[in-house]
Amino acid sequence: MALRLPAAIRPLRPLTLAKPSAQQARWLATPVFPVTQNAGRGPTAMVFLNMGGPSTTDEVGDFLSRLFSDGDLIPLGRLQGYIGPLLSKRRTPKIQKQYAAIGGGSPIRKWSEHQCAEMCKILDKISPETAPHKPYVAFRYANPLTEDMYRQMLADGFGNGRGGRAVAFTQYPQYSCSTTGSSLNELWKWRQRLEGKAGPLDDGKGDGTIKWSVIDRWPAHPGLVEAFAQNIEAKLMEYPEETRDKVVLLFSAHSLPMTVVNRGDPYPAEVAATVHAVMQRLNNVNPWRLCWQSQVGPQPWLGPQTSSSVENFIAKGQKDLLLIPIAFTSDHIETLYELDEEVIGESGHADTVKRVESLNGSPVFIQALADLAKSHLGSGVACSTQMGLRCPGCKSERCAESKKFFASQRV
Ligand SMILES: C=CC1=C(C)c2cc3[nH]c(cc4nc(cc5[nH]c(cc1n2)c(C)c5CCC(=O)O)C(CCC(=O)O)=C4C)c(C)c3C=C
Ligand code: FES
Ligand SMILES: [Fe+2]
Repeated sequence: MALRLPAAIRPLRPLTLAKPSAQQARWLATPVFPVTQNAGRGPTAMVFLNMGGPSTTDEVGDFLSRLFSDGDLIPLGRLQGYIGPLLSKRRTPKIQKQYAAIGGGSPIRKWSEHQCAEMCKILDKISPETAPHKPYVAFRYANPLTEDMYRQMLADGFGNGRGGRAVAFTQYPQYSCSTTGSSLNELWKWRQRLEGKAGPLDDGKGDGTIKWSVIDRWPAHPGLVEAFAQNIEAKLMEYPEETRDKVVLLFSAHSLPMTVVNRGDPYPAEVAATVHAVMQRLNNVNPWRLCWQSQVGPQPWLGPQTSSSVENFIAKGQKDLLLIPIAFTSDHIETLYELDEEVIGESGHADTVKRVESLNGSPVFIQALADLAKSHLGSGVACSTQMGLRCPGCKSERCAESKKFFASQRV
């Protein structure tokens, strides 16, 4: 006797699909949204972190006011709210003149948006399993601010119980608690406010649903080193062949107050790591020194200063000097004004003291960003081991909490 199965578990007749019409076939062949195309783990938000800069001279006041209010950069304790605005107000006219002299504003927004968008296009090809990659820029002191970026991500469908993966990708190759550390503390703050248990967008299901991971430092990444080396080689070609190998390479990085260095900040060692890797790639042909620029205020800063190093070398008879900005990936007042206008302009030897181009739109650099991001996305790692360790002299609760959060993410 044939066994009669209940309707619910009776095997279904195999489905035979009708052949699609020509119009349906065209529609099926058209990529709608890459998420459905590759059935991978995307979309992935790629968030570039940086300090930002004022796009116009009118934005300088707000930029400096946010910068001087940042206790991770300029710790003024309980007086931060009073002294910060006073210092920024006093400094605004001077800095406005500098931005006016470099074309009326900082090019950092233009470069960051370009670099991030181009990197995402490459990532869609080389990392289809995490595609589509959506570019975001989050600045610490200028538009687009971290808060605006986070709200945009939520509006775009990340979080709000829907999850999604986001990578915070610092655009400072070398880690300092005053730069990348500050940006991560800010990101963590807005994550708590917007997505955390008490946040207005909390869905009651848990403590935020976006999975964050961090590319927190990349001082000796081969692609970064290659991009720097190619720009240096291009500039060296402008010197006559007989003197080219004797040009002194002066790597220049933004300085740090000695209080920050002595707290145990990783930045000086990481800048040195970049310089060594670049010199190795250049076969150590030219003599070189690392010096530090852009000191602000009366307290002691890490030296030697870039400007006095140039003066002293010239006084010793060394005129062929090549300045290499090594701790920032696009142009800013420190390159366009301080180095070009002040250091080189006032050296009296603008014909032989030159500056290497910033990385800006370098395709080698953008490819390096994509390679770095691809390795990170496939690594299953939330952040570097170094990120979990606080500076020996750190007393900041913000650092403790934000590091704990990022290091505990499971991706
Ligand atoms: C790797 C880069 C930078 C480090 C490290 C850094 C540390 C640091 N900076 C200040 C104070 C100021 N920095 C200012 C501007 C500024 N800083 C950097 C980079 C680093 N800073 C850049 C690229 C810029 C210019 C931005 C642009 O042009 O787009 C300013 C404002 C300008 C001024 O008033 O001179 C201040 C102030 C401290 C105290 C610090 C370490 C603790
Ligand atoms: S200051 Fe470096 S970890 Fe807090
Ligand atoms: Fe600075």
